[in-house]
Amino acid sequence: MTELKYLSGFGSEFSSEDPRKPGSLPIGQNSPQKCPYGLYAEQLSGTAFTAPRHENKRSWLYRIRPSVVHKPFKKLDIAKHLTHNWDEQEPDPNQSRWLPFDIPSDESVDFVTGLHTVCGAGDPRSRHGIAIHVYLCNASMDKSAFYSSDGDFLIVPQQGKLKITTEFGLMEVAPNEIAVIQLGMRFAVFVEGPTRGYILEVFDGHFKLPDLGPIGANGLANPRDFLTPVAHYVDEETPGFQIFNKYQGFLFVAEQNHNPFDVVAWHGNYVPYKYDLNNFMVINAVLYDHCDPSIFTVLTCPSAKPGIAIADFVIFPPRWSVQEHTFRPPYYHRNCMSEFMGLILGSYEAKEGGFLPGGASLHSMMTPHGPDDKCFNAASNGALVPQKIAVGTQAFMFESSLSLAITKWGAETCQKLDPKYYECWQNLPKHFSDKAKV
Ligand SMILES: O=C(O)Cc1cc(O)ccc1O
Ligand SMILES: [Fe+2]
Repeated sequence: MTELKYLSGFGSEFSSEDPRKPGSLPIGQNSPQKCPYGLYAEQLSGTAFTAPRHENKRSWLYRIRPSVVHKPFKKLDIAKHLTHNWDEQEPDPNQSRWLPFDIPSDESVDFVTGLHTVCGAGDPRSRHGIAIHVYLCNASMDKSAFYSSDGDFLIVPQQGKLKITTEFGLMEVAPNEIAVIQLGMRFAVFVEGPTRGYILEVFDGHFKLPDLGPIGANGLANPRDFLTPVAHYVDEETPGFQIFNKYQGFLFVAEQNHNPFDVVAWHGNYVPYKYDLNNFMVINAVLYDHCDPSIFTVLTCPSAKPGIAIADFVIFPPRWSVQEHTFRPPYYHRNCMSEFMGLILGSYEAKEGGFLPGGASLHSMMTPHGPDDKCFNAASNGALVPQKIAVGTQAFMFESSLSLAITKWGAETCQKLDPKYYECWQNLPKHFSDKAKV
C-alpha cells in the first residue's frame, strides 16, 4: 500500500478533494444549486451554529449520497460491556490496578464489539461527563461504520496498528500515536491481528491544545504535528451496510445499501486527526524539584471553569532528568482530580513492576498514591547525575475533574483487578529520626 497523505495543522480550515475527481469541491459557496459531479452537500456541525467564531467547528462534506439515506436505527446488544451505567457497583475509593486486559483469541471480535467500558461519570444527555473504554479485538470491521453521538473519542493504541477509514479519508495509527475522532464522525477500524488500546470519550466538548503561558509560542504538542486525512471516496452499492451508532450509552444499528465512505471532497475545521507522541516537545524542571505532570499535557477538554479540565490527556515521555537535591520521581499525592493511567510501552518510573503495558490504574479523587517502596528507596539514595529516564516507555494519564465510577466489567467481569495493589506501599518504612539531616 502506498504511504498515506495527510494535511498538517490543528484546528485549521482545511480543504481536500479526491484527486480522482478534480474540481469536486465547490468554489465560493457551500451549497451550489447543483454540486460538481452531482454530489450532495452535507454539513457536519461540531458546535452550535452560534458558538463564538474562535470555537465554531463545522465541515462541509460533498458526497455521493447524503447520510440520511438509511433504514431506521434499531437497538443492538452486541457490545455487551459498553455502558454508561455508573451505578452497577458500589463506589470504591481504593487504589485500583488492572493487569493487562485480555485480547480475545477464541472468537472473532471487531473494534465495535470489542468496546469495554472501564469507568466514567456523567451523562451525554446533559453533555457532561466522560467514559473510559478499552478496545480488545482481533478482527476488522466488515461492511460497517461506527459513530458516537455521545462524545469525542481519543484513541490510544497500545498493541496493533489501526487502519481507520473515516468520512474524511484514511488514517493509520500505530502504538505511540493517538487519533481523535470527534462527535458524529463515521469511521471503520481495520486491524492486523490481536489489537488493544484505550479510549477517552468526552461528552462536554472537543479537545484543544493547552495554553502555553510563559512557555511561549512553541512547545508541548506543536500544531503542525497533528495530521488530518485527505479526501478518499468509495463508490460502492453495498446492500446491508451497517451504521453503528453509540447513542446515550447504547449501541444502535441502521442498515443502508451504500458505502458511507463516499465523500469525494470536503472543507472545514471539524475533522479527525492523529498525532505521533514521539513529536512531543518536553518541557521540565532543569534545576530542582518535580514539576506537576500538567507540563506533559498533549490535549485538554476544558470545562466551563477556568483551568479545570473535564479531562486532560497527559503523557510521560522519554526525557532527561537533571534536578539537583531533588526526589525526582512523582511525589506522594492526593488529588482533587481522578487519575486513570495506562501504559503503551515499557514500564512506569513510579512502579517498575505490576503496572504493565495494556493494563491500567485508577487513583480516584483524594485517594493517596505515589511511588512504591522500591522506587522511593532507589530515588532517595541514587546519585543525582543527569539521567535519561523512561527510555523505550510511554505511560499516559487521563486526568479528570470528575469523580469516576468503575463498571461491573472493570471491577469484576474482566478479572484483571489486582487485589494486592495496596501492598506496594505497605513496606514504606518509618525513616523518622532525631537527626535533622538523614
Ligand atoms: O500519580 C501519578 O503517577 C501521576 C503523577 C505523575 C507526576 O509526575 C506527578 C503527579 C502525579 O499524579
Ligand atoms: Fe497523582
